[in-house]
Amino acid sequence: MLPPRILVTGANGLVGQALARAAGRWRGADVLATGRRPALALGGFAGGTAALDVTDADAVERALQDFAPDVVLHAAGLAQVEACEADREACWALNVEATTALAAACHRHGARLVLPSTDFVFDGERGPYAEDARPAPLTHYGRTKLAAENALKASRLTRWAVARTTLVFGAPTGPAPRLDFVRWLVRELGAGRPVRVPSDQVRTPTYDEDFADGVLRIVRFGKSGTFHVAGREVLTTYALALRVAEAFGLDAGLVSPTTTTALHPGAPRPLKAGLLILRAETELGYRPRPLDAALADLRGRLGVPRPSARR
Ligand SMILES: NC(=O)C1=CN([C@@H]2O[C@H](COP(=O)(O)OP(=O)(O)OC[C@H]3O[C@@H](n4cnc5c(N)ncnc54)[C@H](OP(=O)(O)O)[C@@H]3O)[C@@H](O)[C@H]2O)C=CC1
Ligand SMILES: Cc1cn([C@H]2C[C@H](O)[C@@H](COP(=O)(O)OP(=O)(O)O[C@H]3O[C@@H](C)C(=O)[C@@H](O)[C@H]3O)O2)c(=O)[nH]c1=O
Repeated sequence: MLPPRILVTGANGLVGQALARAAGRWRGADVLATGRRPALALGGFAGGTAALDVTDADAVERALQDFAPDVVLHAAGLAQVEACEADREACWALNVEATTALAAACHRHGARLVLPSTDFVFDGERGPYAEDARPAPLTHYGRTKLAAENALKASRLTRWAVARTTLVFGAPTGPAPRLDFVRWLVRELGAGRPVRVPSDQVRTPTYDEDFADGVLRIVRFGKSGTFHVAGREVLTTYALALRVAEAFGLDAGLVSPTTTTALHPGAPRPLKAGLLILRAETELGYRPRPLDAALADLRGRLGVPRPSARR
């Protein structure tokens, strides 16, 4: 396809930054990265930036009118599970209502819409999951993401995609809203602090750059529907913590196993979750890098020397 005009929402966040950077590398593409906080700190991004509150329907309409995107990558959302439980209305307004309105606006303006979603739409009884598994979210966060997916399906848009992912880690720049698991762990272990990590949560951790590559493949191939775009390795968060400690030369002895219930008394997590990526591999040629390669790449982005180089 011809290089498109791509508008990214939520481009200050972990996922939105990765999408904006990857879109910006598409030769000839015109990219507008928007965020609620106007000060976009997108290191190495050459496209345009603007403030856009996605809950402001007039502002969304103006943005689509003025920029006339071919594609909207909608990464604005509330992704903190406990915060969604604490303020259910705000979470619904952002994750569901704003997405529903954006889908209608994309239909009016002829834009394709891609929505990142999550394995938290599943109950974690029998993951990792394929795209056709039956959703049964355990949390308000999961319910809002499922409702947003359904809003796309029920909209008049014909060109839409849901890209489900899980446990994304990466190296966003600027004041990112929250630390992802890997960066949190690197910070804690780096400071010599002991951590407790659930050994009963199964995931397919996803490198931010790989997720962005998968999403842009959906766009390039003009695909619609639901795709699982995640890492390929299935492991517990505890096992992941040990791999992170090794990759960063940190003290794995500081990591001790705990249960999800002990760590998250207020909001359950799906236990046997994670996502199967066969559809993305076969239809998109998606090839996420092996976990250790992703962690090594992340180490480079964070400017942390190789463990062997420090001995
Ligand atoms: N991180 C993960 O592991 C996964 C994430 N996802 C999905 O990806 C999406 C992004 O998540 P992630 O990047 O991790 O979350 P972050 O919290 O890192 O980023 C979310 C972004 O949304 C922005 N935002 C919040 N409210 C508005 C608004 N009214 N208008 C415009 N922007 C707004 C925030 O802006 P500001 O910074 O300016 O406050 C923030 O930068 C979510 O929909 C989430 O469900 C799915 C699966 C896994
Ligand atoms: C803060 C903290 C986190 N953790 C672990 C638990 C958890 O598995 C992992 C990440 O914790 P979080 O609360 O950030 O993430 P969590 O909400 O569990 O993870 C999810 O994020 C949302 C957005 C999704 O959609 C999911 O796919 C998934 O990636 O870190 C600890 O083990 N100890 C801690 O003290």
